[in-house]
Amino acid sequence: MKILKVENLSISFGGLKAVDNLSFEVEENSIFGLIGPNGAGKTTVFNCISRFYTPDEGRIIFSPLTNTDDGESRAEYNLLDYKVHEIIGKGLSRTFQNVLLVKHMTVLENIMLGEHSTTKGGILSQGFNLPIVCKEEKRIREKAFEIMKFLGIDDIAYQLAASQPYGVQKKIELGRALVSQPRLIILDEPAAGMNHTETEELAELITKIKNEFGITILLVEHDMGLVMNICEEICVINFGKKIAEGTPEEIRNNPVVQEAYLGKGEELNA
Ligand SMILES: Nc1ncnc2c1ncn2[C@@H]1O[C@H](COP(=O)(O)OP(=O)(O)OP(=O)(O)O)[C@@H](O)[C@H]1O
Repeated sequence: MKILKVENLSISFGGLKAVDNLSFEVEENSIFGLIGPNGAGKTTVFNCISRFYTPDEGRIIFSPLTNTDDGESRAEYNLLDYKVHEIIGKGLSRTFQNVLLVKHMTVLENIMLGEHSTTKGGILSQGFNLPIVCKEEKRIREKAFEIMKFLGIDDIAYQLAASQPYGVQKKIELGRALVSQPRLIILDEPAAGMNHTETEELAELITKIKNEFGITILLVEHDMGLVMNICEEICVINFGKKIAEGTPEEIRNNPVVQEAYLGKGEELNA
């Protein structure tokens, strides 16, 4: 079952076609990698999926399982029909290339922020602290603690996010993406700025998120060791176009992919 279908996506900035008629499909409960040399268009694709950008052409179909009164059913959303703040409520969350935390808030508060955009209480009920808000707040707090425990950062819940080392701040950002209980998480260069040991720990964590929460992962990453190690399927783009798709082994041995990386003076094999 495909949880995400990107169909004939194109977007230009001025005269530059950053993404050019790109299509790929992501299998549910898998780790899918989108790779390509510098400036290939990867972040632009992510920004279209998470609706920071509106593409000129194409469709993005998201088909998550959703909870209903009768159990679970499968929804189908054309993401282009929704605004950026509506996307989380549909079961899709993301992290960013650069850590974006509210530095003067605690670790707990930062993680809880990830769920506040989907809360049920409106502005008036929040202002008056109505019971629905208190109940909702308690639920989010409990969920945040569960996530922090999973990430091994529950012992620093009440410390300021700003005072944490970089690797921990990355985990807090991951926690914020997890707390809304998404079906799909898109991770934009999660290993950027990490050392080898931190990257290995991250690889384990991402695989654990998939296995324990049943969440599908879509990953953009420069660290080829991480990509080849954890992704089941990889799509390679260059100049906004797909140049290859396959398993890590197929991608590693693909001469077109090797040439694209060498042409930009980058390393494919880690
Ligand atoms: N908002 C924008 N306005 C103008 N040009 C943009 C914008 N966003 C991206 N671009 C251009 O589109 C192209 C693709 O950029 P993008 O950041 O998506 O590449 P990338 O594959 O993520 O690169 P990197 O690996 O270096 O992060 C680049 O040439 C970039 O300069």
